[in-house]
Amino acid sequence: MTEYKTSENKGQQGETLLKVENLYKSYNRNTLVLQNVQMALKQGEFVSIIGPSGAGKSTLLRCINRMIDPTSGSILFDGVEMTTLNKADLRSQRAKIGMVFQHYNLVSRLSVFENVLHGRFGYKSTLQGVLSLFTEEEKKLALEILDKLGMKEFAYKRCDQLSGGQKQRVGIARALVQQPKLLLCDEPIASLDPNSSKVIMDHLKDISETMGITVLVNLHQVDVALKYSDRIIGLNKGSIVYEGIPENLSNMAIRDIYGSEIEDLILE
Ligand SMILES: Nc1ncnc2c1ncn2[C@@H]1O[C@H](COP(=O)(O)OP(=O)(O)OP(=O)(O)O)[C@@H](O)[C@H]1O
Repeated sequence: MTEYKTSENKGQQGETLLKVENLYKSYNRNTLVLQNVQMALKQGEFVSIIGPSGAGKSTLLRCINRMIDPTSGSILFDGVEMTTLNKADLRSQRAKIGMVFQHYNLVSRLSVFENVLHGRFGYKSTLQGVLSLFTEEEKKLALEILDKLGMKEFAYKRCDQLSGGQKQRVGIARALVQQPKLLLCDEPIASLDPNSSKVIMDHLKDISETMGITVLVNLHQVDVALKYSDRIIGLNKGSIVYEGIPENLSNMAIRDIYGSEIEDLILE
């Protein structure tokens, strides 16, 4: 495992947490889904990735925690090169990266509380995991996080009795109980109505601002990216074609990002 961290550059607000360089991904030999992606995220930053369907947004997010293996390139996260980690080191490094999914990925028949505690699995031995052995501190942490997200009163409800917005708050709580440094959110509001979407985006913004956790969100909605992001990254056919603050995202830049799909965007 390659270690780059020093005592000086770790744990300080605003330091680089993630650095992606020369990242390429192809699922088959003919097509490159990501091409020469370069990006860096600071601690506590809120960054959105926008782009048309098929641009490679999900692939990029999933390469960062190696749910998908990149074809080549470097992903330096919290001082550690992710691309060359063995299974055990990858597991402990992944514990520091929470993931939030469009379809929540909860176990429907289990309670909210149990689903949230599943976020601790990355810190457990297989046996502890199988037996669902959680400490009192872990249970307290889970309840505190549910409280922060306005979900404490639902702790003992089964997840299949919740609305979409409530399920997504459970998904966020499960990611937060990992005590992550980075949250990867793959279309977290794509299945939600506007009111629930606002609740979720407000929570994600609050998490970056008050907990200092870096948040990287894939979004379809440009207006949402403009409202919440410190920085926006625009992806088109696997390449970054825009990177900058929301104020600088011109109509021309939006055309570069969405290309021939611009009409769909305006109609939305
Ligand atoms: N497992 C896979 N095997 C082969 N091709 C894949 C696989 N996953 C994604 N792709 C292809 O990679 C390209 C990028 O897909 P990806 O899901 O990363 O894009 P996206 O920008 O997230 O799209 P969307 O907004 O529709 O979710 C698409 O052409 C897709 O068909």
